[in-house]
Amino acid sequence: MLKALPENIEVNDLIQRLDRGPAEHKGNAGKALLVGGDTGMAGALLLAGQSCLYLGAGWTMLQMLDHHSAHANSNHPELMISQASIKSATKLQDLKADVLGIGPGLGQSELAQTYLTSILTLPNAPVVIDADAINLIASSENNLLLLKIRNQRFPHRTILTPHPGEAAKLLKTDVATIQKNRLQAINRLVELTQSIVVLKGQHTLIASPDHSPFVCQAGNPGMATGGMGDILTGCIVAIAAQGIHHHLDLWESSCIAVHLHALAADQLVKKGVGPIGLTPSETMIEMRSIINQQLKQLNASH
Ligand SMILES: NC(=O)C1=CN([C@@H]2O[C@H](COP(=O)(O)OP(=O)(O)OC[C@H]3O[C@@H](n4cnc5c(N)ncnc54)[C@H](O)[C@@H]3O)[C@@H](O)[C@H]2O)[C@@H](O)CC1
Ligand SMILES: Nc1ncnc2c1ncn2[C@@H]1O[C@H](COP(=O)(O)OP(=O)(O)O)[C@@H](O)[C@H]1O
Repeated sequence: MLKALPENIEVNDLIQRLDRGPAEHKGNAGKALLVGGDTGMAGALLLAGQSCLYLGAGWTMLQMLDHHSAHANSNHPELMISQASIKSATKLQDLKADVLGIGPGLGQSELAQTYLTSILTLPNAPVVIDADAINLIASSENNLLLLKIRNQRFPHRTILTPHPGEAAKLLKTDVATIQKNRLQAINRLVELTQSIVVLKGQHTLIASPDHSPFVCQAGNPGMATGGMGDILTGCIVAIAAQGIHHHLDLWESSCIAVHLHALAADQLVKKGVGPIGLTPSETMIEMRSIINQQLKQLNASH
């Protein structure tokens, strides 16, 4: 039977682990690296980066493929943005990122492929794979093999977040088939990739080789706008980065992020911000409010 995403109380138990001790420093909140943002899609990487920042990562570094946009962002000078290059792609290990995310606006260029290969072969660190990085895996048996090898060597440390279009490409089928039986689709995606998988869309599903599928009942059609998935990627990366020192694994971090993302959109709709015109930028700020309110309430009740 399909389980609901851990009820509020269980997600709250997980969120509580993010509570900060008085002497914590940015090292405890983790170093995040996000890669993407090719020409015309720099915004996707910026949204993922901002979400990562608002959800609490200690450092958020972006490697941007579009060289016109690869510079400090005056609205968010906290983001450490550098230009993506073959040289940087092959030296990613030097950055010592705690968690990596690849895909938002990545495109499918040779440089994009070099980054994907580099990230898939990086030891240890949790990795979130989204958007065009999923498309690159769907179109190459070799990438799929690298993903499986990574999962054999470092189990539970890779997550894929396909929307139904990307899921259809991975499973070599069409969107209608995915949507007709989403449960079967996520089970096949887990089997194919041996990864944690978040199958997005109405009633997002999350499953892994060790967890049967959970369904997220929250969320609404106000979320059907470009960039909404990019902020989920940034949120998973941020929570997983904090999770390194706060005892949350990638599965737990993903459950928190999926829940917060959908709940934030629902709360905004209740306030009249959406469904029409709800933006990812507003949603990430609401996600930040929810996480801080929940921590405050949990602390008050102890
Ligand atoms: N601000 C930006 O720069 C943005 C850039 N983006 C980037 O644009 C690239 C292309 O990604 P897109 O996802 O926009 O386009 P795609 O062409 O990859 O996927 C869109 C298609 O997937 C299917 N689909 C998606 N969600 C569905 C759902 N819930 N139910 C049923 N079918 C669904 C539909 O067939 C839809 O037409 C990616 O690299 C992405 O990161 C997007 O993230 C949007 C924002
Ligand atoms: N009708 C809906 N009900 C619930 N959630 C939705 C709905 N439409 C979209 N979403 C959510 O919004 C997000 C959209 O992600 P995605 O399609 O990857 O966007 P993008 O690539 O533009 O950033 C996903 O988390 C998805 O679950």
